[in-house]
Amino acid sequence: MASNRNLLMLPGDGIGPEVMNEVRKIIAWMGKKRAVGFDITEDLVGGAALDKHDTPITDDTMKIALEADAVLFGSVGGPKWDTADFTKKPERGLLRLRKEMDLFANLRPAKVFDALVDASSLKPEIVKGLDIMIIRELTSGVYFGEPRGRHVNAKGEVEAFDTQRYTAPEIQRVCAVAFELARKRRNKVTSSEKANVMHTGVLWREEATKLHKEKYSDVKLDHMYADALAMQLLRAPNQFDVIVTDNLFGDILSDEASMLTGSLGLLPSASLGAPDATGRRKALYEPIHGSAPDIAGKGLANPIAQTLSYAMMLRYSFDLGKEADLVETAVENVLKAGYRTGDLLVGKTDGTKKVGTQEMGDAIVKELDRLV
Ligand SMILES: NC(=O)c1ccc[n+]([C@@H]2O[C@H](COP(=O)([O-])OP(=O)(O)OC[C@H]3O[C@@H](n4cnc5c(N)ncnc54)[C@H](O)[C@@H]3O)[C@@H](O)[C@H]2O)c1
Ligand SMILES: CC(C)[C@H](C(=O)O)[C@@H](O)C(=O)O
Ligand SMILES: [Mg+2]
Repeated sequence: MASNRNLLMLPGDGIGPEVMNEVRKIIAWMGKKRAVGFDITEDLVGGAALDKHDTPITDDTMKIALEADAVLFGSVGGPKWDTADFTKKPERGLLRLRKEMDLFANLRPAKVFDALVDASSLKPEIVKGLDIMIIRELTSGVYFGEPRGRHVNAKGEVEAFDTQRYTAPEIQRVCAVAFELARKRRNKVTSSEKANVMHTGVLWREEATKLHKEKYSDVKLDHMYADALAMQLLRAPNQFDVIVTDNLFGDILSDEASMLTGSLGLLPSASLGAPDATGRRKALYEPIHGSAPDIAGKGLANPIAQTLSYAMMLRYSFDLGKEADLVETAVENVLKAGYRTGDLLVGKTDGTKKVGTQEMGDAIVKELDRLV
């Protein structure tokens, strides 16, 4: 269907193409039943691009990504490319997209569906009703700081080094996203770093505090060291609303948060740039999980994280909140009805129905049909 919504779809490697196929079914449904169409370009990224083009992302693909209204990304990487030259690793394709699209704000919501309280690694009374938003800085910090590399040092030892680096504006712009979002939620931001041991942590705390005082004093702001936050996430996760943190801590804390919800296979994300003069932001949507080589090709992957990433795209890039709600409700209802991919078959499983990737995708589409 012709539309003015340009979407670049990058399924990637491992389970990426498998879970993306389930989203295609929902896209087709949206076109037919809600007249929501996209002009879709599909391309290679990660190991798939490396195999064909000897690079994890080509300049041509980058150009399409920079011009697209949104990028829907699957996952990259896998053992086949573990020994690839560092600059050509599949993951570099994703990092280049984030950096060149300037997607500095990575929104990683973690919600516990009522139907899944027993699938969590924690006791139901600790996770019930959980709804937190981790905002991860995505284009700076130790992922991109210079110098980095390896050499033989003066003692003749092999030495590797990365640099954690942040500028004040980089910290302020991601904290501003956190404060803005908190105002639409429960009005609380927890900023996390290690100001007790890192210069970047000290600057992070200063800038978050300064911005809060200047523009967001109506929002409650706390500071918590990242190690303590990792502990508090397991002890009493419901104390949090919005968490804002750096690139590396955000990566780790969001994987940890996924287990509060039951599975890494459930968590979506939105990576957003700054709005331009017309209010349009560059954006990429992807699950927080990877290519899951241990289950790839077996039809076992949970397509929910990819599906909810698509829902975030509808909401944040296309202002289609009603359609996003529909997709989220359909997911919630199939879980309520007992559908479970293997990753969710923990805790109490009576009354549940074990399904594969495609059956889960079909169940979501069927539920969408029932809802409208
Ligand atoms: N955004 C990305 O593309 C991304 C994110 C994380 C890891 N990776 C890459 O993926 C590869 C594998 O990394 P890893 O094993 O550390 O992390 P992973 O997220 O791929 O898998 C971790 C565990 O979670 C399970 N899992 C993940 N997604 C699932 C889903 N949708 N349904 C059911 N189970 C799921 C896997 O089976 C595995 O046991 C590496 O090359 C890594 O760099 C890519
Ligand atoms: C694949 C890798 C580059 C990526 C990261 O470390 O950011 C992943 O773990 C993620 O969480 O998106
Ligand atoms: Mg990660």
